[in-house]
Amino acid sequence: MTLPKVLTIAGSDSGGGAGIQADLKTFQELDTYGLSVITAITAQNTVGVQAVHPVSLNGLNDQLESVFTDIKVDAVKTGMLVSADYIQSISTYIRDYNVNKLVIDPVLGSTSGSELTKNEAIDELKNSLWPLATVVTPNLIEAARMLGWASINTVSEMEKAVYQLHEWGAKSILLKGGHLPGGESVDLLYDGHTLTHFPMKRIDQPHTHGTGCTLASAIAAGLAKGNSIHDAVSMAKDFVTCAIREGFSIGEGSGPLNHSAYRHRQ
Ligand SMILES: Nc1ncnc2c1ncn2[C@@H]1O[C@H](COP(=O)(O)OP(=O)(O)OP(=O)(O)O)[C@@H](O)[C@H]1O
Ligand SMILES: Cc1ncc(CO)c(N)n1
Repeated sequence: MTLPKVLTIAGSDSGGGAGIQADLKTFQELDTYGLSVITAITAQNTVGVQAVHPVSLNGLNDQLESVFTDIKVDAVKTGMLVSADYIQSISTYIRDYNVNKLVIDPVLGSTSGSELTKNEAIDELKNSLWPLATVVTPNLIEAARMLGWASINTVSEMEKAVYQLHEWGAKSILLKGGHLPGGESVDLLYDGHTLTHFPMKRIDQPHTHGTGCTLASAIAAGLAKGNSIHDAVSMAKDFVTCAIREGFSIGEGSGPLNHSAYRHRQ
């Protein structure tokens, strides 16, 4: 027996809802084999991020070397990338080992406002990793920050943003509308030819910690299984929607999703 192999390069969330923990749960639920390279350890819970401890650059490189020299991964997903030198290293491995299914979730900060990838790293991300991506999945805040815009608040502003972000060389962009005001959360996928809207009635749910990580990981699992980007995104949207519907409370703040909800759906 064999399973498609999916690698996440991301930060650890001690609360278990986002980062590496969300990614590995998602890979498992989608019948793929999950591997992990950890960029940083975050001391985090449902209330916020209390501390960030990046692993050393040597520690990062050792993990990358161990995985890539032995295991042929089918797809890679990246999350929290810490700083420009970490991004440089990761880009080198992605290029040298011909990874051709790459999902970049350009995590810049947590919902509670902690910096998870340094602002100065945006240029490195844009120049070295972005052009290698099958898809980049910014939320509205990340997209606005990377474009140098004050904010993105409407679907027509989202359309303008997705076209501009596509010019930076990724095969496709999925701009997520989870933070859009109003009753709908629309995601836009642009692959250079077709713009696809994925509209979704907003689920009234306070427990949404880790939605972005979960969506990007589900896309990576779908790609690893040989699906097209459109089919992978469509499946990933169903996966995250089921998981959000069954989000639950584990502490004082915003709780995690239920990653097994998609498997148990009717
Ligand atoms: N309340 C909701 N109802 C339905 N779908 C949602 C809701 N919130 C987020 N989503 C969906 O979840 C996915 C993640 O979107 P979002 O914009 O929240 O990402 P993010 O901000 O990167 O996530 P995170 O909160 O993990 O940082 C998108 O597909 C979005 O449409
Ligand atoms: C480790 C980590 N990665 C990503 C996010 C964004 O949800 C988070 N809160 N924590």
